[in-house]
Amino acid sequence: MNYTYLTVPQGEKISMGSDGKLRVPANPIIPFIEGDGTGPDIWRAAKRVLDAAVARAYGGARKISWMEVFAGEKSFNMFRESMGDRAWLPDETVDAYREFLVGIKGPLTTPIGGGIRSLNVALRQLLDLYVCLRPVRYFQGVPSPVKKPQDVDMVIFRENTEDIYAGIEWMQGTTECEKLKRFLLEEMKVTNIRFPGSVSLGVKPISKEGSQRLVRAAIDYALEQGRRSVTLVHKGNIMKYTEGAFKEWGYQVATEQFRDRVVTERESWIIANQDKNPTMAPEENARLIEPGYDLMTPNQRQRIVDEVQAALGLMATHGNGQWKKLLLIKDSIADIALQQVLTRAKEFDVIATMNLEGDFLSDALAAQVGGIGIAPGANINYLTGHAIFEATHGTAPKYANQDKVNPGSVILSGVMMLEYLGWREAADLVIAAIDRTISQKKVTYDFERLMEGATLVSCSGFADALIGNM
Ligand SMILES: NC(=O)C1=CN([C@@H]2O[C@H](COP(=O)(O)OP(=O)(O)OC[C@H]3O[C@@H](n4cnc5c(N)ncnc54)[C@H](OP(=O)(O)O)[C@@H]3O)[C@@H](O)[C@H]2O)C=CC1
Ligand SMILES: O=C(O)CCC(=O)C(=O)O
Ligand SMILES: [Mg+2]
Repeated sequence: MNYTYLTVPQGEKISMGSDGKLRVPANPIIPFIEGDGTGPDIWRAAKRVLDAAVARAYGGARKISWMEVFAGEKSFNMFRESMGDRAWLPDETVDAYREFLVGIKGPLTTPIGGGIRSLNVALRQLLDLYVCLRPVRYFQGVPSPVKKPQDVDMVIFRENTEDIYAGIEWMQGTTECEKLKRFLLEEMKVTNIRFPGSVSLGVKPISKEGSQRLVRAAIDYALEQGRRSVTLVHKGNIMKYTEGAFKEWGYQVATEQFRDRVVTERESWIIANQDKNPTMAPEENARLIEPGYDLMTPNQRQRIVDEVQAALGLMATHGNGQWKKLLLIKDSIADIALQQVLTRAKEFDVIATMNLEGDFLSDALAAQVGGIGIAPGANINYLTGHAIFEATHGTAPKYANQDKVNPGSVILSGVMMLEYLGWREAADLVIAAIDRTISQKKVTYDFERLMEGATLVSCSGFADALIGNM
């Protein structure tokens, strides 16, 4: 592809093989966006660390060819005259991520209320990067507000293209909002819009395809990585046909596509009861798994008995304790999940959830292991191979250009990228250097303010320390 505004460096393209595996040359071209606010500081630091790790690991036999692409404030300032509002996210930037398959980015500002819609979300949607993958693990020595941060070892699979996060909404008083409101009130006979005279409206799209490809990716990952469980987090008691459907569709994927390798939590109870007492009648088993069983109508009771009988059909493959070795699929309502990831961290492993809840969970869980300064992430389409790696946090604008903030999140996002490329040796070097540097208590302001006897280093100073420790 010919670019007008971008310069393609020497190097080769990463591609997707017909076997569904990435083909990674020794000098891949990797597009990057510097980012707004603190983006330039953390990106500069991260690039140095990643380059040093690759050089150290492969002695020059492999090298990343970085290609700068533009979005956000820098891009708008550079291209507004020729592109107008398109300068916020030029087409060529999206084209480059599409062509070169794997990229990385710094954070981009999204104004609140009016103004442009999120460029971060736009990139995910335009490239259909349907998984937002955010692993949350503890590094020994990092200050944390909880007693046992080492119990947190979770991986969030957040649906990345749907939900109210997609931004389908209309401002109160606009023609569009009035039109939708009239449709809801007059044609759909909606009666529970509390203040129809002054309401703004938004739409929450949650589809079967979107939910199932996300849950499938989470289960694939959990099986590959030998994880113990996948928890579907939802608010399906209240939003029955969106979040409730997400849960149902998730269980459907698990039980229809991974039958021999998974057990649902309720199946595990039924099978464990039967393992304990092989002559137990289905009604008795139903009574044990459903506390309100005796108060139910006959039809409701029959449904539970049917569920028990279906699970008993798995005894040959799952009975006799075999289920304990399988991947456990369970679900949790979002409000209690937010409490229990804190109070019972060990019970959570892989988490699959929708866009908004995944957003909230990512920042909350990051806090448990020391904060947003070391919270990495990736946006991935596992089918096409397209991926853009980025930190969980935003632009932290009050610290812009102070060489101050923790570059850990974008460095660890880079580590995820190296792992995605199969450059494990370089990834491991960075992780080992982070472990060593934190154990030496050389840390940026966010950790230093909570640590006894720490040495405060700048953003670039932390990168120097990591490189020195490789
Ligand atoms: N993917 C993306 O590009 C994202 C973009 N954003 C956008 O970023 C902008 C700012 O968002 P905001 O809500 O303030 O959230 P931010 O994540 O940018 O910052 C909130 C606070 O988190 C801490 N923090 C953030 N980054 C770091 C870091 N690298 N090292 C140490 N501490 C850090 C700081 O805490 P303290 O004050 O305690 O030092 C900071 O004030 C918004 O426009 C938002 O839309 C937000 C999230 C993701
Ligand atoms: O796009 C934004 O500005 C915010 C995105 C965000 O918070 C996230 O994806 O975690
Ligand atoms: Mg967020």
